[in-house]
Amino acid sequence: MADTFNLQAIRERIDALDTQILALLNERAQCAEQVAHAKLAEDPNATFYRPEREAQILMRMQLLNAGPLRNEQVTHLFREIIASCLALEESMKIAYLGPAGTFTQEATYKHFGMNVGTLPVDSIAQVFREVEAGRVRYGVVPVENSTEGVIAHTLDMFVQSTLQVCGEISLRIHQNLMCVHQDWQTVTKVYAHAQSLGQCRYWLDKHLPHAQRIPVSSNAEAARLVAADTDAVAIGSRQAAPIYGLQIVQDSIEDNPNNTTRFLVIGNQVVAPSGNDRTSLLISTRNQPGSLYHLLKPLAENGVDMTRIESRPSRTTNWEYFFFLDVRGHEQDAPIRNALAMLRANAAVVRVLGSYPIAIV
Ligand SMILES: O=C(O)C(=O)C[C@]1(C(=O)O)C=C[C@@H](O)C=C1
Repeated sequence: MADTFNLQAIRERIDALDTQILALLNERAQCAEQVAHAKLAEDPNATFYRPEREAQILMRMQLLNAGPLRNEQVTHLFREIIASCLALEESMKIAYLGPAGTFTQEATYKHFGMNVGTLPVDSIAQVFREVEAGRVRYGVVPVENSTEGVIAHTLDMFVQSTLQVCGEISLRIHQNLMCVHQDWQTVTKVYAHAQSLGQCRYWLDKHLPHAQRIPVSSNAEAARLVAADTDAVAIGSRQAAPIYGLQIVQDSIEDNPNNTTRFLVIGNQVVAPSGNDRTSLLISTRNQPGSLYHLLKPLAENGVDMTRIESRPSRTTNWEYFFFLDVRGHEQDAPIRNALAMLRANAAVVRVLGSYPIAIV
């Protein structure tokens, strides 16, 4: 018992464990190098990043985890380990909706690890273009927020693009109020992206009712403007404050404590089933009575669980719509295969945007 709380003895135990962990990590890294050789032997154009395998590893670790580390911490640690192993197979570069300090950057690092190479670009369209042109293999774009709803621009991009959805990232969004000084109650302007202003609507009504709310292209842009304006505050991610020399004067000001944004990983890759997947579909119906019914009937008849439906105007013909659907399961699962065959008989366009592992938090 005396030994249990002996600092020196515990540290010696930690040193011994670290020695083992280090040896095991390097053994794992050697396995990853072997995996790379095995993949190349099978196919010289093999893809090294395998979202389905990563999801399976993370799910298995969560099931095995007996604590005291929380599942979220275990997942974070293993994501970093996998990312470091993947870096031995291939050096990756990910385009994301920048600039530095956006929530999309945070989502990118959460999913691909803190050391991944990144290319911040200034629009969702540009993320698509960078991946399409092959300048990066993958891109990360926001697609929906639990408070503010869909990011229509991302959905619209899929109408012209042939890129696939390879993965999703779910990020808890904490909004912070930041400025150059502490007197935030007296400012007359609040800069932020429209989504963030919307997510903090009631907080702003209560605490800064007279300040003008000014939507800008990103929260990072808001922080950049506020760095040169003592009469303004910005809303944004914790990471943005030090980048732009601001102080966080209020944290977690989002109205909904479960405020979460979902991001998509886009690329050219068709992802194999992980066992816990989602499939995103783009469907355009013929403009006729009952078209929405014909769209939903095949899903219901095959027991396919639809988790989301969004409609967007087609932009070519008035009152014609594209529907974006998310369903549970993988394109290769029989119920989805059957539903797709029925849909294709009726709809003008049916495209599978991708099947990918459901985000692991
Ligand atoms: O299993 C693989 O295919 C690997 O490349 C190994 C590994 C890992 O470190 O576990 C690395 C990257 C992949 O995205 C998935 C898993």
